[in-house]
Amino acid sequence: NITEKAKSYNFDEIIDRTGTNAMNTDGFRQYIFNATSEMTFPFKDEEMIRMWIADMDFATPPEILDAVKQRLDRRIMGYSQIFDPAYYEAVASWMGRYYDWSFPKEHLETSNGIIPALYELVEYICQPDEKVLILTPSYGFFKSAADHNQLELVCSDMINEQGHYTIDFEDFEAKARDEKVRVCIFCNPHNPSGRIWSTEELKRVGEICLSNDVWIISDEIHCDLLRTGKTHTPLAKLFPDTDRIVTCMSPSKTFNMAGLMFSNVIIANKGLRDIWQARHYGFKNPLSIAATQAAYEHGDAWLRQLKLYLDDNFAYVDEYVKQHLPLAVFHIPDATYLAWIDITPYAPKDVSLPLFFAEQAGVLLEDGGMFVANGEGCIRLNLACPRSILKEGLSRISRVLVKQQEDMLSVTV
Ligand SMILES: Cc1ncc(COP(=O)(O)O)c(C/N=C2\CONC2=O)c1O
Repeated sequence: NITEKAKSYNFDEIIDRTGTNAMNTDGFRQYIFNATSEMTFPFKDEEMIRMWIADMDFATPPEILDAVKQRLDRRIMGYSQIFDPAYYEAVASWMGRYYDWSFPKEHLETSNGIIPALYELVEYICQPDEKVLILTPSYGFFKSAADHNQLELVCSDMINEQGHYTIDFEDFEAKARDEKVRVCIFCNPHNPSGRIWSTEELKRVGEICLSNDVWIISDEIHCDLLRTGKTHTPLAKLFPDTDRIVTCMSPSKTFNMAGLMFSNVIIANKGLRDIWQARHYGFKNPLSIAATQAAYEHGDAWLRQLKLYLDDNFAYVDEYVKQHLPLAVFHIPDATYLAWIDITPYAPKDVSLPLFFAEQAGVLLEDGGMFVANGEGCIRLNLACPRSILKEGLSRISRVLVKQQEDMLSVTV
């Protein structure tokens, strides 16, 4: 419509993030390579194509930035919590419009991010001798949530059939039957595969866990970032009669505001909610409250255009990989802005792929080794960037992989 067209957003804009304390530009040495700032590469930092950490190189929507500015204009940044009912109303409206899902206001808690929420929830749910179940490959912080609480991690490897990931339900159920397994951290949609779980798969996960007295933390942070035409079903929506599912959602991934450290944690179980309220540090950043509420109240138009831009980025990657890396395995994922590509036929053996691409191609990316297990030979590319950057990144990646393959063939001839 006219309003939306007048508000067309510029996803092609290249925005300088240097000097902003961004992990994306300044944190990669420690996070990817466990190295100090002295670690050097043939490429300058500003020459690196950054496709690693999952935040976007797009400007946070102006509607959100305006809300933060309006809060700043009130000029006092004192201790804050959520008192205004408009916050819950904004969240509830979003969940109703996008997921036809609702939950009582008293179930809604907030956290300074989903990672800290995972650490806390695992601690509050599990006894010291109990275990945490996850599907692998997995977002690394699911493992950290167990490690942080000195709890045993149990991994159920997903089945990978030519890049199509499914849950090995026989294995998953066998592990859920372990009486010491107390919680499953479930990723819905899944990082890094980008799978949206079908209703049938969601029901099986829920039934297996709930029938074996296993709580579920359903991490749904990627749920707004769907390919056009795809839909998301909150796990808890399928199990209205249980209070053993905790849902974690946030606009931080959707609207590129992870730095504002604010997420929603929907805790149906009164006992767990009481522990959370007693133990969780309750004060909130007033700018984060304003931004998050604005995201849910005014983010629709930007999100619609972002999804179309990401659709096009994924289409470009799909075509490029087919043409330049025909032996790689890649499928456009149902959700997320992350491309998970099996490059086994091209990849150098027995080397760190992130180090290989950083040194040889000047590309920062993450590989299967950073996703706990079951990700061998895969790399993950963040596609939430201007297309010009994406094109340069893919060109550099394919150039070094094709050369790598030629070198391997010349040695074997
Ligand atoms: C499944 C999942 N849960 C939680 C988080 C982080 O939540 P926060 O604490 O920011 O609210 C991420 C971010 N994923 C990232 C961040 O960088 N690389 C990734 O794959 C994620 O993918």
